[in-house]
Amino acid sequence: MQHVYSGKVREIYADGADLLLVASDRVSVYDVVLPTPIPDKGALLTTLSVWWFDRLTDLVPNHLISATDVPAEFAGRAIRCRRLAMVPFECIVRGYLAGSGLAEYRRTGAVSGVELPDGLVEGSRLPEPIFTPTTKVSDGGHDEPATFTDVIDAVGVEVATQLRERSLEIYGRGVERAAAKGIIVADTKLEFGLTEEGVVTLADEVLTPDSSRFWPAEEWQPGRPQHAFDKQFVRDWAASTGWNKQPPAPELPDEIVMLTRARYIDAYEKITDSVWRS
Ligand SMILES: N#Cc1c(N)ncnc1-c1cnn(CCN2CCOCC2)c1
Repeated sequence: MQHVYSGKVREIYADGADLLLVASDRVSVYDVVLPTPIPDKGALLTTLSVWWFDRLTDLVPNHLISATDVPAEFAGRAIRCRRLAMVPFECIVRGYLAGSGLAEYRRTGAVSGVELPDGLVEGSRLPEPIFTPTTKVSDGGHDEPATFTDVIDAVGVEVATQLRERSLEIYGRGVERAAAKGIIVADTKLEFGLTEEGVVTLADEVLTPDSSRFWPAEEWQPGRPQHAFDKQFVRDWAASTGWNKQPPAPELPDEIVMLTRARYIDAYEKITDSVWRS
């Protein structure tokens, strides 16, 4: 098994012809990984992602091979997946204005080349969901907005069109399911790859609180930063300590850890209509 990729909260290993996507119990806020793990977070988000993969196959094939055929040390929080030729864009769909999309809108009145109406504020719901891809710049650090034309130039119009259409459809499924449970999916980040046969295939993770902004619907109030369904306890506690949002982050008290774990379980149980195995 060879280590291939490290993210803030996930690792990718090569295992023969396959890959292993391993989710940790780490949590990050303001792009800083906290020193205190959230027990079961990796397993909860992996299980939620697999739940979505299984329910999106009518829209798009995916890279999942197995959620059980993984090394014992990663049991429950890893998937074995098919190695793809990854599309060099993060396929982001936004239904609401937040984060980098809000910043870009304030600068330009558009997001990834998609013009938006005047007068939108933080947390505004958009007239309709928009496809706003980003690309990792060479320094591997931050993401740059990419227009649909940039995607066409990179992968051709047929694949670019499929990326946009599948991304919008997948986001729509997530929005519909979550709304019935009182959760707003404000945006989501999807990744796709191509098989040797050139088939556009859903990769990475899908519609998790790490790849998406989950907001409690009853607390939605445009004009201010929205409460995160999963990380708000961490954010509020961190703010109460006077932490400057720069590394190293402070250790979390047990109470905040357990409240946050309960939020991940709540999101999982609401979306999947099931009870989390403890
Ligand atoms: N999934 C998957 C996958 C696959 N099925 N086949 C080949 N490679 C990958 C792969 C390699 N790295 N990543 C994560 C890269 N992303 C970069 C942007 O940030 C988030 C992570 C995915």
